[in-house]
Amino acid sequence: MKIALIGYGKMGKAIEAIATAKGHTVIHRIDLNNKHLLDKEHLQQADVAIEFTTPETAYSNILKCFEANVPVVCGTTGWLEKLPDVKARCLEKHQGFLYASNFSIGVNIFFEINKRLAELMSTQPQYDVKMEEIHHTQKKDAPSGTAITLAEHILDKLDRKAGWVNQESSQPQELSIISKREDPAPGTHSITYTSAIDDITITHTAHSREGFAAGAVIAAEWLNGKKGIFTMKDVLSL
Ligand SMILES: NC(=O)c1ccc[n+]([C@@H]2O[C@H](COP(=O)([O-])OP(=O)(O)OC[C@H]3O[C@@H](n4cnc5c(N)ncnc54)[C@H](O)[C@@H]3O)[C@@H](O)[C@H]2O)c1
Ligand SMILES: O=C(O)C1=N[C@H](C(=O)O)CCC1
Repeated sequence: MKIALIGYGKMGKAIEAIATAKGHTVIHRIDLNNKHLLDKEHLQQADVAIEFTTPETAYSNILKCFEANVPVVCGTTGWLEKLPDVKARCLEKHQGFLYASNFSIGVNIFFEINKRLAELMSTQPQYDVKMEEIHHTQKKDAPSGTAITLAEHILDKLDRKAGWVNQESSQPQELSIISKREDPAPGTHSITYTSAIDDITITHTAHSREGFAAGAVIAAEWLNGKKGIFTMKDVLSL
């Protein structure tokens, strides 16, 4: 498979190592120093584009892939207010698009555990819930995209929570997400339910970026040749 990497930072490099080891060819490594490669002529040479850049640039990069008729896997976080627009354009232009706030297989299993726990807690109002996420200090967005996904899953199930806030909160209807930034943390997410009697905490801890990168390559292999809008639930049949 021929891959165009859009964004050649920490994730772009980790993805290249895994894709190459699996026998794929990275034909473009597009970053700030060679942005002229982000055009139809170059992108259309790839079977799939994998986009890991910044909250400010993901949206226009994805649209460029649609123009070039190349399916795109996107892992950039912090731009999701534009996701409905991207989905509409994807369908309108008959393109392939797969977004995940977290490509790690372990985190995608953790998402399902979080949903089930929230479902069980929906009838146990004596438990309050809060979340903590820890990432490296270079991370631009807070809370993490993964924390937002986890929070949305909890809000879907728990009627007693009306929304999330990115701070400690004493308002019972607010789901508090605490963001910590310390090196070298690749990504830790914990959800804690607390009652007067006990606590239940579930935690996912990434030991490196390998899980994110491996998941992104699996997603690209899966998306190759497909049209439509997909998530890791489709890839992993969860
Ligand atoms: N979904 C996941 O599983 C997952 C995992 C890790 C990181 N992320 C997200 O991926 C994104 C990138 O993370 P990272 O750790 O690689 O960051 P990084 O800062 O190491 O790399 C980003 C790269 O994008 C480049 N870039 C900026 N604007 C660009 C543009 N217009 N075109 C091409 N390249 C451009 C930068 O020069 C930089 O090299 C972040 O949003 C992060 O939150 C997602
Ligand atoms: O390193 C990052 O940045 C990460 N971003 C994603 C997020 O915001 O959830 C996934 C974890 C690592």
